[in-house]
Amino acid sequence: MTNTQITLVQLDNYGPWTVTPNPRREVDLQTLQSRLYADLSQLFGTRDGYVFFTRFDNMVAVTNGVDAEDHARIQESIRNRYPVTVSLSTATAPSPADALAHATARLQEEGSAQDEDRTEALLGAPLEDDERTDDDLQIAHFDVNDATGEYTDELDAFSTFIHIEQAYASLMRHMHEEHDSLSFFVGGDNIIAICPAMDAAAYRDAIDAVRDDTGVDLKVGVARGATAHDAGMGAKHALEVCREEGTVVEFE
Ligand SMILES: Nc1nc2c(ncn2[C@@H]2O[C@H](COP(=O)(O)OP(=O)(O)OP(=O)(O)O)[C@@H](O)[C@H]2O)c(=O)[nH]1
Repeated sequence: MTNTQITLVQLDNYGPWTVTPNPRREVDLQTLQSRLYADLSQLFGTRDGYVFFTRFDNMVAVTNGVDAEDHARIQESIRNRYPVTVSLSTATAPSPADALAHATARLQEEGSAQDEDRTEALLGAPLEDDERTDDDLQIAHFDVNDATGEYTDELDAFSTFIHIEQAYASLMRHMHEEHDSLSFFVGGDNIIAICPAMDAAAYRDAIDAVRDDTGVDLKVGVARGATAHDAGMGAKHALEVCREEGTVVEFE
């Protein structure tokens, strides 16, 4: 079994802020959003967590090993450096999809994303050390087979982007609907999925489903770990084995 700790990061009352007193320049919003993501990635990352940018106004972090005090410090650090604040809601479950659903529901109960009075909510109880194990997380690192030869060096850049995004859309939906997993595009042709305990046959099914749906061929490395960094690094090593052996699914 896995025990995934997810933290939903939500910008407080950001929609109104983007148009107050007048619509703000789009380049400034894009710069703010990408810098905020970079800082959160580093803040959670130094504690071995991962953050995924998803919609930028809402981000999803995998935070096994990041405790309550860490969350409070991260929230404070953002408040001190940005014109916006963040709410953080944490939940834990064997299923990553359930953990995020619980974290979301708790934040929604506290107030709307556009409620002026809901600022810097800090919700949920991160795992205590004695509740954690070395294989609480299962992470899968998917990659498009020979994306460079098939797409990047062959098609115009926008057509390549469409192929990769279609594969991502197909995989994220399949992994969520069939396996309670949360999959995130992380750049290039790479997708990282936070999974419950899934076996090799389930990953083969996912790869077949994406090929049937979009014609894009994937491979995947999978590993377990106590933190996102541990499991994620193991998954990268397993993916290297796929490359060396020409296989499509490898477990560390
Ligand atoms: N975020 C992230 N991106 C990566 C990683 N490895 C590769 N990429 C991205 O993926 C792009 C393609 O690189 P590869 O996946 O190595 O190349 P490929 O042509 O698909 O070749 P094979 O994966 O060996 O089939 C790179 O330009 C990067 O943008 C990784 O570990 N993390």
